[in-house]
Order: sequence, then C-alpha cells, then structure tokens
Amino acid sequence: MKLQVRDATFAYPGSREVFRGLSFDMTPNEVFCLLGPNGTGKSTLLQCLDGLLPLASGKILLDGQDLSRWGRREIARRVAFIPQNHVPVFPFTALEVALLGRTPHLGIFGSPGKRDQHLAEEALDRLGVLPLRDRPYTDISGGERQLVLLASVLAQQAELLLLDEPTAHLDFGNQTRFLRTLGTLAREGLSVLLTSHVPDHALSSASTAAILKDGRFLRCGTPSEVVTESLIREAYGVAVRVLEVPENPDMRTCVPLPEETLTKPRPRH
Ligand SMILES: Nc1ncnc2c1ncn2[C@@H]1O[C@H](COP(=O)(O)OP(=O)(O)OP(=O)(O)O)[C@@H](O)[C@H]1O
Repeated sequence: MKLQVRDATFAYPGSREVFRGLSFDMTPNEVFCLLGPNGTGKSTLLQCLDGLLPLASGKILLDGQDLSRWGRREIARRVAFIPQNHVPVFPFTALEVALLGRTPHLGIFGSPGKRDQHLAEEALDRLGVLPLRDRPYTDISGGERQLVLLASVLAQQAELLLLDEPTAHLDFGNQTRFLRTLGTLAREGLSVLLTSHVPDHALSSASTAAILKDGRFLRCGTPSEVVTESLIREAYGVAVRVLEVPENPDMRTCVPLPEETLTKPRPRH
C-alpha cells in the first residue's frame, strides 16, 4: 500500500502541537523505522496513521485516498496496528487472538469459518507459536504475546503494518528473528512502519528511517543517512560511534561512548 503523509499536524485537545508539518511517503516492500526520544510523538503519529486520532491539519493518503474519509471497517481490513504494551482484557487463547485478525473480514454477525481458522493457524505456525494455540494469551510471556499479535496481523492480511515498539519485550534472538520476519513480509509486498528505541534496528532492518524530535523530523532518509553520530547525539544527547561491521561493509552498528566524550572534542585519526 502506498502511504503519503502531507504537512501533518496534530495536537491533543488543550495541548500544544505534538508534531507539525510532517511529510513522508511509504511504498510497498518498505520497512520504515521511526526513532525519537520518549514522549516525542511516535505513538501519536501511529494512531493518526490508523485513523484513531484526527489530524489538526494536513492529509494522510492511502493509495491516493484521504484516510479521513475511510470507515473504521475499511481501515481495519487494510491497516493493522499493534499498540505498545497490548494486554487483552479477556483470557483469549493464542488461537482466538490470531482469529481476531479475521474480524474485519467477517460479516456483521459472522463467525470465523474454516478458511479463517486455517489462516490463523498458518500465521501462528509461521511465527513458531502454533504450540501455544490453546494457551490463554494472558498466561504467556511478553515476547510470545508479541509473536501471537503479529500472527493476528498476518491473518488479517492487511497491507500496511503499524507496530509500536514491537521488539520491546523480545529477547535478543527473538528481536533479530522478529525484525527479519518484518523484512520478509515487506519483500512479500507489505508496507511496515515500526517505532524503536534502538538505532541498530533501523540500521539492520529498515529501508527508511526517521528521527522525530520536537515535533519535526530531524532527518528522514536511508538508515545510514539518519543514524549518524551527530544526529543521534542531537536526538538523544549521548555520544556514539557508528561502526562498520567487518563481515559486511553495508552493515553498521551504533555504539554509545562514555559520557565525558560529549564534552571532549572528537579525536582525529
Ligand atoms: N491522550 C493524551 N492526551 C494528552 N496528551 C497526550 C496523550 N497521549 C500522549 N500525550 C502526550 O503527547 C506527547 C507524545 O506522546 P507519545 O506517546 O506519542 O510519544 P512517544 O514518542 O510514543 O513516547 P515513548 O517513546 O515514550 O513511547 C507526550 O508529550 C505525551 O505526554
């Protein structure tokens, strides 16, 4: 799905603007990693992109059509949103959570049929969590929940995935596998937008990155244009080195430096 954001400005009622004049595009096959300090508006932007919060001004276009004119059901069929720290109220089983992804495709009084069941099981299997199918979602680990939620999104067959800090509860191995799965989904045609607090996630897994700070993008571009020593220092107030990985000159990693480095001039090589 093609996403176009044009001059987007948003403010919560009675508060100052969270962001203003944001513009960017996303195309199918793209993984867009949104970075930025706490409280800078990443979750708010994702909620605007899912049509949950209305922009104060500007436009969000999905395949050229203005999102503000879309009904909730149409958005739910085509856009999937996994919010931060999602905890369901009811002890649904993992399979039932995956089946929830099929809801926008059912009739008003419809219940899931064989095909829905098949898609939900296939999605759980693809993410390695089919053995959890009958376990209550409330009794599995945070990382397993995240995988079950992604299965629900796969079963939904949405075209745009919005994921708010999806790796927050995953161990190192599962973070790596989860990000690789997002890359595979993008190659299969989805557009994926995730937020993260780890610049390396942008470097390792995204085709586009942006840093949101003080209501605007410090930079939006390729991950190596965005995750630079000066922009990371400007965004987070920490000194870092961005190092090449010897095994692959295209790969880079972002390493924090000791605090006093912020005040010392950078040594010459
Ligand atoms: N419902 C709300 N009403 C009023 N202000 C809100 C509301 N939700 C968030 N805010 C404020 O909007 C700003 C952006 O919050 P948001 O949650 O979008 O940031 P974030 O970048 O996702 O943060 P984090 O990285 O900590 O998750 C913050 O100042 C926050 O306090």
